[in-house]
Amino acid sequence: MSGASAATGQALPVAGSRETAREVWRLSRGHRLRLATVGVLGIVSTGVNLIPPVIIGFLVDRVQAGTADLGTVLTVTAVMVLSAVLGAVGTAVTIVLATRVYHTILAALREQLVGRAMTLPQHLVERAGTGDLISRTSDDVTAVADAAPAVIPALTVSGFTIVVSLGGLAALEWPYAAAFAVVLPVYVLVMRWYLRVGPRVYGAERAAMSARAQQILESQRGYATVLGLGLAGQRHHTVMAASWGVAVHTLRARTVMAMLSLRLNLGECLSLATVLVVGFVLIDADASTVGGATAAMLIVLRLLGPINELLYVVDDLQSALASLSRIIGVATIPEETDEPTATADTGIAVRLHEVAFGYGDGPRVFDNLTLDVPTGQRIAVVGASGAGKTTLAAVIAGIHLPDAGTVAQPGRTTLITQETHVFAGTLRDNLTLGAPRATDDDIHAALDATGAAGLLDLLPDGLNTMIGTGGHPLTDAQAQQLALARLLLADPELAILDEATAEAGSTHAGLLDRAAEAALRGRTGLVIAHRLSQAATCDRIVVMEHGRIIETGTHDELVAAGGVYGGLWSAWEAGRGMNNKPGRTD
Ligand SMILES: Nc1ncnc2c1ncn2[C@@H]1O[C@H](COP(=O)(O)OP(=O)(O)OP(=O)(O)O)[C@@H](O)[C@H]1O
Repeated sequence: MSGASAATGQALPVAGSRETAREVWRLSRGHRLRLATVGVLGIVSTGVNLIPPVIIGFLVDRVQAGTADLGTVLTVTAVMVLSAVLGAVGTAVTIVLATRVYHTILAALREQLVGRAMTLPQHLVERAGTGDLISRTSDDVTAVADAAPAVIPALTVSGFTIVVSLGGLAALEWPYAAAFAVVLPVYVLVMRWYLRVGPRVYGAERAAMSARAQQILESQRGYATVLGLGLAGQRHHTVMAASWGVAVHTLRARTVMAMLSLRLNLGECLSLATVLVVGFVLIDADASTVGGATAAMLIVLRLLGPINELLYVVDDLQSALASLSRIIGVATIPEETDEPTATADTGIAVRLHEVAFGYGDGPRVFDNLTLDVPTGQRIAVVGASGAGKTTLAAVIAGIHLPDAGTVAQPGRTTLITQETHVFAGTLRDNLTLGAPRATDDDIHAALDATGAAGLLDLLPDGLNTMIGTGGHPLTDAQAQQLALARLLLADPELAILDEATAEAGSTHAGLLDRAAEAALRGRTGLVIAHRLSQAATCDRIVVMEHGRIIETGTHDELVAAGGVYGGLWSAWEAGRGMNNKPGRTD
């Protein structure tokens, strides 16, 4: 059994930078040799790219000394061409290898995210809003994937170019490296400013996107209600406000980008001016040659591009990192333990103790609710619309966490509501969702038990027929039968049916009642009963009114007591012209 206690935070978690780095490092296992190759190749190819500036410096000195001839020029040209070709090939291979590792790790992360998203405790998703989860599995994954073309060359080629060029410059013409080092703090300041401002701006942009996704989703889901209540204008306004929020935050992000560009131009200007002045002083003092100054200037010029590129992609990098930490935040949510909190030896399967629950900041649906469901018993919950029956079912199923009190229920619990989702896939896939090891014999037995075996004759490919979106259409009653057969295969300890057979219409009511009966047999059951005939077959009936349990007992006891249930039953019998209590079939 799993326990649930009072709710705490709201949004789905976001991983911190350490946790993100740790997870990426863990996922890189198996690719580390490739990563090492990327490192070695990157250093070698950027090292080769240092040859042209150095050899041009050499040529300048030879020309100035009057010792350059055609052979010198041809040799210099040949070396330049060769180094350019080698550098280009090395760079290309580095980028390809790094891209492959990047996408392989991202694919593993995406798989982990989707796997975790499918098994997240529902109360977490409900509290954060489905839009947040959808935005992470779509927008954020796309943002990390889309960053690859900019981030990979910057992190590999530009990063290596900066390190190798600065090292080369220090080794060949150290005074110029020292002069350039004087300007480096400007770049460090720019980077620090950007790292301080960037994550905040990009994080806000992503959060605004999540909020917009949530609003759009809610408008789509509640389409019928929106139309029915004439709320189209209001929903339009809400979605527009959320979209405007995205526009404002995107504009802020782009403004920060423009400010970055301005600061980088300033850094570039300072670098070139400093090296030029130092070159002039050194040559004037015979401490350097014109060739040396030329080589140094060319190396510094080659450095500026990668430095700018790296700082420019700090933008993409920040954005990708913001998304990555949101993905890892969900992918690494620890599994909840299914530790029993109401022990089997007490004979109690479900125990609610002084439970209080209200939606958001709204009024409490119930307060101080206490209920025990003995193991193996079938309890019906009845009451007027709005009494709190569905909310009670959701709290017991763990979809909503109580605001106060404790809920204990078996870890293996299945809730079936009127809204049955048929997944796009084969009939077999749909049936074995909760029981992946079920054999075809098990499936046939479950279909037989729920009276759905005839469905196989109607489907062109039997269990292999594609159903769900784009597949063979199913009626509501058939979808409900499948849900009950799925429950039977999953074989949970506790089955909660929330008016699971209510929508079928009178022609299918009996059929679905029998299917529900089969699905509940041999396990603890909680039935939110729409038809009193279904409640009457249960071991005990709980009558709810305004979030309180006002009566509880067997059907006969409650009818004999002549209370609320007795009145409801008389009205039901009169309406149906029935005089016999329906019997259980087990
Ligand atoms: N998602 C929600 N957000 C806010 N309030 C809600 C939500 N769902 C239900 N409520 C409110 O909680 C109270 C109990 O509703 P609930 O659906 O649990 O009652 P019910 O007995 O199952 O009613 P019905 O038989 O009509 O389904 C009602 O006042 C309802 O308006």
